[in-house]
Amino acid sequence: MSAQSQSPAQRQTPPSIRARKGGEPLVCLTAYDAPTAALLDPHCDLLLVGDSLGMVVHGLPNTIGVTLEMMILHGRAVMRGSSRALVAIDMPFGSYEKSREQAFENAARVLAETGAQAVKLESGVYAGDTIRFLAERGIPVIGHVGLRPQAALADGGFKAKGKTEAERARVLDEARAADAAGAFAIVVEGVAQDLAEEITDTVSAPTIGIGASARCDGQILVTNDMLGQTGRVPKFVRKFADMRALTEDAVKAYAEAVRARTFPGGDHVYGAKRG
Ligand SMILES: Nc1nc(=O)c2c([nH]1)NC[C@@H]1CN(c3ccc(C(=O)N[C@@H](CCC(=O)O)C(=O)O)cc3)CN21
Ligand SMILES: CC(C)C(=O)C(=O)O
Ligand SMILES: [Mg+2]
Repeated sequence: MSAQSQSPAQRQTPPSIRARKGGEPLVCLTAYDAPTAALLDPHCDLLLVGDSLGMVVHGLPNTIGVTLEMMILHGRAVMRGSSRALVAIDMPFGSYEKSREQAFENAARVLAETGAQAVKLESGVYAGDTIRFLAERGIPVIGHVGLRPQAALADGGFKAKGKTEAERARVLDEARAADAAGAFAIVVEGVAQDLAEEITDTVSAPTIGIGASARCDGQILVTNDMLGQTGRVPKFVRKFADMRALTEDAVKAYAEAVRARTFPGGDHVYGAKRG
């Protein structure tokens, strides 16, 4: 192949992600904007445009008020900023639960309007039907079981799952349903290690854990949490940086410099044309 006809490195695909079951851990993070996506893209297998953007970017108290339009706008930005990772987009609350036809129409719109490779939906056992309907019609789907943030109203908050035997069995059923329906990966959130292990060993799709121990086929975190940009974070977050402190220090230094008239200095001013 000549240099001119070489296309840029291909993105990860649903099959390339699925093939990682039991192999090298899948590295996944959330992204909501183009410049951040560009920084994450070289290091990640999958970028998720999570509906957590409602809380992290838009200041909502939970993910219930997130709309399809918000997901599409941020999804387009993340696609522009990335070139290697698979980009998956969360289906927001209310956009897929009513019927499999509703789910198909909205998921098809998300993929067509963003160019992303896949959608993710929070999948109770009932959603097996929906996932199969989409997967059979060419829409790659990621399931999401265990702690399902869109169920926070019903659950009375963000509660870890699988603490009772009945709940353990239900989460395992959710994972089995998504797997049997053809999900090419399954996010497992907020469950103890032994349950994560059982799910990972039971399903054929790779599991992507968040607050679900290292016994998953990959990991994901909300990027702003692991960068230390958010305030209170869930117990399962490790802060790999302290961006709040860095930002506070920078803003304080800027405010002081403006008040002291040391910024802008000579280097930051345009020269006037004279005579
Ligand atoms: N910034 C951010 N990070 C996230 O991980 C995240 C969001 N937003 N928004 C959507 C959901 C909500 N998530 C959350 C939010 C809070 C907890 C939390 O505080 N959990 C308690 C345990 C609660 C219990 O089991 O009773 C904890 O201490 O971790 C967990 C998941 C995960 N997702
Ligand atoms: C944390 C991940 C799994 C998510 O669903 C989100 O960011 O919305
Ligand atoms: Mg989500």
